[in-house]
Formats: sequence, structure tokens, C-alpha cells
Amino acid sequence: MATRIRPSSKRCAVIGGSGFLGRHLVEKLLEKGYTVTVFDIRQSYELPGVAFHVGDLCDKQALLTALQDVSLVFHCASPAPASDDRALFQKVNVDGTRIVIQACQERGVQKLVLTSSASVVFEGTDIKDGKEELPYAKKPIDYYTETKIQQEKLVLEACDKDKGFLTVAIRPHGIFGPQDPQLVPILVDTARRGKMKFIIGDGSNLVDFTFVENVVHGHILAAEHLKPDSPLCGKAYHITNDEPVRFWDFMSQVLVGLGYDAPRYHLPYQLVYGIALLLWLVALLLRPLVRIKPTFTPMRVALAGTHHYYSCARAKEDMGYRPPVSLKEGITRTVESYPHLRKGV
Ligand SMILES: NC(=O)C1=CN([C@@H]2O[C@H](COP(=O)(O)OP(=O)(O)OC[C@H]3O[C@@H](n4cnc5c(N)ncnc54)[C@H](OP(=O)(O)O)[C@@H]3O)[C@@H](O)[C@H]2O)C=CC1
Ligand SMILES: CC(C)CCC[C@@H](C)[C@H]1CC[C@H]2C3=C(CC[C@]12C)[C@@]1(C)CCC(=O)C[C@@H]1CC3
Repeated sequence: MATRIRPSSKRCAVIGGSGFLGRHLVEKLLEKGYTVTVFDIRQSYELPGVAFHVGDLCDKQALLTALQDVSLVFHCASPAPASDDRALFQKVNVDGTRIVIQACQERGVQKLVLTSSASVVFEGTDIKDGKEELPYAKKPIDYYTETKIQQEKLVLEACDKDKGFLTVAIRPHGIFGPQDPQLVPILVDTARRGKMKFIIGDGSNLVDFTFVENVVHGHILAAEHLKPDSPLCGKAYHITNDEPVRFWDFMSQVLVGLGYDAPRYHLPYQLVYGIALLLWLVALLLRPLVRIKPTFTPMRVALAGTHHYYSCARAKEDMGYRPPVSLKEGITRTVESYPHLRKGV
């Protein structure tokens, strides 16, 4: 009987490798001596030593081609939460992830590391030092989160030590850092439109913002600790900066760092949430006629006005995780990376 030669454990693929987190992950993997294939719906950069495969992860044949001789797969592709497209989230995050699992199994991939999200347990009300044991949200805050829950379940349930296919899910929260197309750009855009004057609630709510390099570190540690006899198999792990911060202090530090004023005036949380809900309903009703994208969505108001921070004790215990970059340093490096978003530029 012919013996199957297993590909080197340092041959990996990053699905979603053209995105914000994916690109940082690819750069770190290269630095650590991995051979990297990127599979993404678009190619956003070129790097020596990286093989790009442009394709949709819902296309199994394209994935099978990209995953040839790969032993480790990172899956960090997703439509952007802001797209708010229910059918697309279902197609990519759920049906597409099923296809990713099948393709990995058919190609003899040994390890699959999924980028999930800590929001899979968030229902819009306070979470303080949340552990992984919290149940999945029964009422997820949006379609994106609803499909991230299904995606995580699919990947963790696929873990099969007997078949030599091991899976783990990383749940980051509030990723920020250089090249992020969402957090800082949204914030600056809101400030430039004069809408960053208000603090929703009393401003004391604590949140995790996680520097992108720490999230990358968590992914690589998880991949390297994922073995048949390790506790990681089929489990989810919070990866944070382990420094919960007041949501409005974080926003203010970024804004002030870029030359804008920090928000000052307080608005009652329930009032703003109610208005956001109303606007969302109006936008939904008008959708067949016109597409409106309100700044204050109920999801954003909930994120801005509640506590949501998570314990990463399990990652510390099982894989020796410690965040390498402090929040202060992360904010400084992030602010410096956006010279074009400074006030007056
Ligand atoms: N950013 C954050 O704060 C958090 C992110 N996450 C998770 O981390 C992961 C990475 O997020 P982030 O880097 O911010 O997101 P990005 O949007 O920057 O990266 C995702 C990448 O996946 C690509 N992609 C989308 N659909 C497909 C598809 N059908 N086939 C192949 N590629 C596709 C995107 O292309 P395109 O841009 O063209 O759509 C993009 O290049 C996601 O799974 C997200 O859910 C979890 C918690 C927090
Ligand atoms: C999961 C969180 C820790 C990370 C949140 C990322 C984004 C959802 C946020 C980035 C910029 C934020 C923002 C608001 C809400 C949350 C963000 C979109 C507001 C809309 C909140 C209400 C305001 O006063 C304006 C804010 C603009 C920036």
C-alpha cells in the first residue's frame, strides 16, 4: 500500500490573507519561516515568497488547487460586518466554511485554525471578564454575528483526532492596528462629519481592543500547540490585549492622537439605542427604494455603550499566551500609521 507523504508542517495557507488581519498574519508567518499560500477573493499586495490564489472560498475546486501540499490552514475570510448582507454572510461564513472544511479534509490538511469572534456570545448587554464557557448568543446582535456562531460550531465539530484533522477557533475582540480599514477610518469619518461630540451613557463601560499583532500571535500559538493530545482540539479561545479599557477613553486617545477633539457631552444610552433602532427600521422599510447606511446602528450603539471584555485565561493556560504589545504602544503605532487621516490633512 502506498504511504501518503504528509506535507511539511510549515506549509500553510491563509484564507482571507489579503485582508487586514490576514496580511499581518502572513507577514509574521513568513518571518517565522513558514511557506505561505494566500487564498482570497482579491489580491491586495505582493510579497516575495507568497503564492496568491485569487478565488471565492465557496468554489471548492479553486480551494482544492490552493490547498495542495498544505498541512495548516488559517481561515480568516469573511464579508465585512458593515456590508449587512444577510445572504452573503450565510453564503460565505456558513456554506463557504463547510466547503473549506471539506476541501481541507480532501487535501489531507492536518490543522484548521478559524478566526471566530468574541461577539458570538454578545447579545448587546454587559459582559464582564467573559469566559469561553458562556453560551452562544440566543439573540445575536446582527446577521454577521449569527453566521459567525454557525461557522464556529461547524469548525469545532469537525475536529476529529482519529482522522488526524484538528481544529481550533480564535475569538478576537476589537482588532485594531495599522492598515485597519474599519475602526480608525469610521471614527475619523464620524469626527470629520462633526458627529463625535457625544459619549453614549456615562462613559465608564469597559471593552477589549486588541492590537492586531497580538491577535496574530494568538493564531500562531494556537496552530503550534494544536496536537492530538493537547487540550486545544475542538475548542475556542479568547485572544485579547488583557487590558480592558473604557470604550470612550480608547476612542478619545485615537482621536486626540490624530488631532481631533475628544467627545465630551453625555447622552442617555436608552435614548440613543431607541433612536438607532428606529432609524434601522426606517432604513429596512425603505431598502427596496433607497439604501441608507445610518452611522448609529443599534449594534454600534450597543458596542459603544455596554461593557464587553473577555478573559483570556484559557489561552494563557493552554498555550502560554501573553499579549506581546501593550495597549499604549498599540495605540501609538496605530495613530502613527494614519498620517493621511490627521486633522487638516
Ligand atoms: N476586525 C475585527 O475587529 C474583528 C474581526 N474578526 C474576524 O477576523 C477575520 C478577519 O477580519 P478582518 O481582517 O478585519 O476582515 P477583512 O475584511 O479585512 O478581511 C477578510 C478578507 O476575506 C476576504 N473575503 C471575503 N469573502 C471572501 C470569499 N468569499 N472568498 C475569499 N475571500 C473572501 C475579504 O475580501 P473583500 O475585502 O473583498 O471582502 C478580505 O480580503 C474575520 O473572520 C472577522 O470575522 C473577529 C473579531 C473582530
Ligand atoms: C468590538 C469593538 C470593541 C470594536 C468596535 C469596532 C467598531 C464597531 C467601532 C469602530 C468605530 C466605532 C464608532 C462607533 C460605534 C462602534 C464603532 C463603529 C460610533 C458609531 C458610536 C456612536 C458615536 O458616537 C459615533 C461612533 C463612531 C465610531
